[in-house]
Amino acid sequence: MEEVVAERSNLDGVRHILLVLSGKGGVGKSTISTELALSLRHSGKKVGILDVDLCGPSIPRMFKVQDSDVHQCDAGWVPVFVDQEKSISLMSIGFLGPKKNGTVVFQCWAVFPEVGSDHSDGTPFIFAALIKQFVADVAWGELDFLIVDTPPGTSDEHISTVEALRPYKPLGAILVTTPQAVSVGDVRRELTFCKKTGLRVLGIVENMSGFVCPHCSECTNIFSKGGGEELAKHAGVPFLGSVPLDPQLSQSLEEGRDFIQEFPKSSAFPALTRIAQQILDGALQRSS
Ligand SMILES: Nc1ncnc2c1ncn2[C@@H]1O[C@H](COP(=O)(O)OP(=O)(O)OP(=O)(O)O)[C@@H](O)[C@H]1O
Repeated sequence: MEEVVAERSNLDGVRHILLVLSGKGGVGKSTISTELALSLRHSGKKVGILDVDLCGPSIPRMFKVQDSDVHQCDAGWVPVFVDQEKSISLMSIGFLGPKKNGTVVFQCWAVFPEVGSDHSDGTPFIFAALIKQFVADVAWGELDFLIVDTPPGTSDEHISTVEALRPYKPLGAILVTTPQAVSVGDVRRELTFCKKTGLRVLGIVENMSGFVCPHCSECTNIFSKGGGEELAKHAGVPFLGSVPLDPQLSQSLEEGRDFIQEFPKSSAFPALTRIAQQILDGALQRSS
């Protein structure tokens, strides 16, 4: 009798996949992805980040590996490791194109010729094909978590990403917002998107939520406060926490430093580590 061999995939060794989404740009998706990866590493986990922001990939810079090049092995693209222990690995469109003055001048069909150049005007087809290939072609090896940092909005890239990941049963999505109403309104659309695509909402994070004065510890709510928590309550999804505006956090990201290791007394530290703990607990529950 002919033996049936299961199709092997580069994601077979990945235990949990989660997506980080936001309705608006600049609310801190890549920040949350980065700090979540660092917190999970400090809990002894092996983590990968897949940066599918085709237009503005910022993950390489946040780990200060923006000048790294990726190469291919038999199984596909080898991700960039940020440490010798290989506990965090990254793949970003930012690594793939030719670099000019630090920015990526990127033509996707040059990197993935299989996708074809007929749709060079950026039609949905090319994004769908590119993302599918990007998800399938990275040799991640064994990972506890793969964090997928997405572009802002609920565009074709998002649908393509969710569709490409669906066979691997992602754990769910973290939705990031700032406290202002407009950003919270965008998250409402993200909630609808998750419902429509069958993606579980792991919870909402309210980022840039107040500023704690480093001198007197008083909290000023620069962009108001509590919108994310209220929305979570209203939608019946978990609220993962409020991360304050923290100059040490933005500086760490700017310099590619490990905020979780270096700034445990900083105002954003407790919220960021609590978010990671809730994700860990949720993943454990799902595994048991
Ligand atoms: N809590 C915070 N405290 C201080 N600075 C922050 C905080 N969150 C994010 N930032 C800063 O805000 C900027 C935007 O954050 P980030 O790049 O993570 O947003 P994004 O949602 O991923 O953006 P894009 O949609 O462009 O990908 C970054 O410079 C980051 O350092």
